[in-house]
Amino acid sequence: MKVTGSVRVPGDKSISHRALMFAALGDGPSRITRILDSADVRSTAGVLRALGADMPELSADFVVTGHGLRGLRAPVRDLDCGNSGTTARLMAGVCAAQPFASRFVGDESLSKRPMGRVARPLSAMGASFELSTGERLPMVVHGTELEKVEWHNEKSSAQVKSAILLAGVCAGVEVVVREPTRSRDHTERMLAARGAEVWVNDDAVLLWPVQGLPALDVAVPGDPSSAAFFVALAALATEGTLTLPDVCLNPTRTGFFFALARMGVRIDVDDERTEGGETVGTLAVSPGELRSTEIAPAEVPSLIDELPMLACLATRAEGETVVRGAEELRVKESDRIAAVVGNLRALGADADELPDGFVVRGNRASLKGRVTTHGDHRLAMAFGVLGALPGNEIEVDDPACVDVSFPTFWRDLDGAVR
Ligand SMILES: O=C(O)C1=C[C@@H](OP(=O)(O)O)[C@@H](O)[C@H](O)C1
Ligand SMILES: C=C(OP(=O)(O)O)C(=O)O
Repeated sequence: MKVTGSVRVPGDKSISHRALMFAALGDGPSRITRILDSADVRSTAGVLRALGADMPELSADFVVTGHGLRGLRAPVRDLDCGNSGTTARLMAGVCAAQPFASRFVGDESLSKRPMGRVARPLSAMGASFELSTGERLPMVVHGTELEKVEWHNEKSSAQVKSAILLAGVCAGVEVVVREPTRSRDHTERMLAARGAEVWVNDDAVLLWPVQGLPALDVAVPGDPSSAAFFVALAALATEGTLTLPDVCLNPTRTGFFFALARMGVRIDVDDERTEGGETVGTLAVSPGELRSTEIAPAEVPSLIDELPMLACLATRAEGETVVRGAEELRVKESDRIAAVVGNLRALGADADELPDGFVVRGNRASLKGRVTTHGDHRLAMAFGVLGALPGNEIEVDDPACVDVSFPTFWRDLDGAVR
């Protein structure tokens, strides 16, 4: 298989959600360019709209006029977060600081995901929560005047950290969040860019009280988690080079690229620069002889969403690839440990579940069969890449679920393979 050309991956999903939230909470007009127009980001736009924000339809270049930290209104309908954990958890932080109650709902997958992780710290700040059985959605957040908090997160989670930071911002109180390993830090960077005083070190973030957020234009960089699928495609090829321009290379997001370099893939970075507080660059990826690797627990936050792709790639690597410390995968859009390993085994690969990860033994056997995605976009794309390899015959049961994060995925995949 030969890869060729250039794939411009869509805007970063984490930054897109946050760009909408910060614009809606800002003072005046913020211009947003290259936002990811996908189902998850549309969920955040819809929730903000239901809270009275001035939120136009998403497009490649548009303006959101914010009405400040006190500008939201009591919602007249449920806040529908669709499939998006980031929407539900970050907006819970915003709503915890509002003088009204909000009811959060989501699709079948999101309704199985744990919300106690945000309810606990936000309750410690003074908000109260009604959660459904098993700390799930539907969830009612009773907002109030919040108090400052110092919260120790047992597991690293950018969604929990960001919920607490957003609650602190909206309430104008100090917050400290500690976590074992630093999770993605886009919220901290976007706050600092708006003049907030945020102090960070390896395992803690301190936000001093803010009085308001100035409006700020955002140009959303390419999503490294979407780029990962094409980096993997190039890694699996036998010849060619694939170029991926303007990818966000924030160090809290680049774990997959480091893991692939260890596995023998050549990844060159060109035109590296800082844009809007984020490192951005062009990746040029060429195939290599793949060898296995081990992912240590401390690496997991930097490649959490890329682990389904890594598991698929490991079927073609010499040796045993082992991932530990990734039990969080069990509470994503699907149980990604059970779903990835179950599908790999059904296709004929050699893989086993671990309680907190998986083992894949590469043997380069041809993989054939139908993949059950459980509606999980990352599974559809990971197996889509594996299915592009000559000799493999893989059918994905729900190809349309990629709309959550990467609507043009299948077209881009077709265009990159010769
Ligand atoms: O904050 C974010 O934008 C995200 C954080 C991660 O989740 P956790 O915070 O649950 O680890 C990640 O898996 C998700 O896709 C997006
Ligand atoms: C886990 C993901 O997103 P979220 O938690 O926002 O649903 C993801 O995109 O892989």
